[in-house]
Amino acid sequence: MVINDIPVIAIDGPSASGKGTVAQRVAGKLGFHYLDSGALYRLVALSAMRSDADLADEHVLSDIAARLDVVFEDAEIWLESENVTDAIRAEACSNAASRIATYPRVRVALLERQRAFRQFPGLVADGRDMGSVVFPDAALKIFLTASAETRAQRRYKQLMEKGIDANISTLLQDLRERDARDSGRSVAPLQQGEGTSLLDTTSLDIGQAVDCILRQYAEI
Ligand SMILES: Nc1ncnc2c1ncn2[C@@H]1O[C@H](COP(=O)(O)OP(=O)(O)OP(=O)(O)O)[C@@H](O)[C@H]1O
Ligand SMILES: Nc1ccn([C@H]2C[C@H](O)[C@@H](COP(=O)(O)O)O2)c(=O)n1
Repeated sequence: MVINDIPVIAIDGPSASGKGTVAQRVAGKLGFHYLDSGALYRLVALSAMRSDADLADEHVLSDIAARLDVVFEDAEIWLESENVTDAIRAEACSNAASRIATYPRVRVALLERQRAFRQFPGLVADGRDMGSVVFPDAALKIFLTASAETRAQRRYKQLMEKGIDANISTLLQDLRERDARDSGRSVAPLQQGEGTSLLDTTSLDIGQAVDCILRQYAEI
């Protein structure tokens, strides 16, 4: 089979919109592979912070991105043989990842690594530019979103369940800042591109969102 014949479902959307949760479930239902592209930007951020790299130095950061020694194994992520599944979700890492993601050289350095996830029988990929840049020929492109208030509530609940203290208004402010940075950057900004279906989950539960995507995929 030629690589471009392997189907891709691209799910893009803002922070805490539920992309990861929904994409993983859709992949599970279809028996497809799953790519969490945001994790790659987070890994570059973690690696850079750990080596005290200058987060404003695009060349150093793209070098880190190109050399990332990472293994994705089921739901676990390993960086240089260390399990960093939780470490990359820390708020400092989220913010650094969003800043680092504005650099074109970093994005180019991660491009082929993301495309390598396209394997038989198919791939569900989530991020900000899955449908626009990484897999422009995706079979189905979804823009998954929810109101900022709903996303902040969901993130709050998610953190509380993990025993991490949080504050709703701070979370809401952080989400808005990240939204503005991810949507306002000049390279591969988060946007609902042409041929992309909008899925607003503000009043949908996870199961309803998953079913909606599976239905759309079945109708192609
Ligand atoms: N439709 C929904 N209804 C209720 N809760 C949801 C829904 N979708 C996702 N959630 C919950 O919202 C939280 C955030 O979801 P998730 O981590 O998948 O978002 P994300 O878009 O991948 O975030 P990020 O971009 O920050 O990685 C999770 O706790 C998830 O279970
Ligand atoms: N395809 C992608 C995926 C992620 N990013 C950036 C923007 C986010 O703020 C950051 C972390 O992503 P998340 O784990 O929240 O999905 O990485 C991007 O620019 N492009």
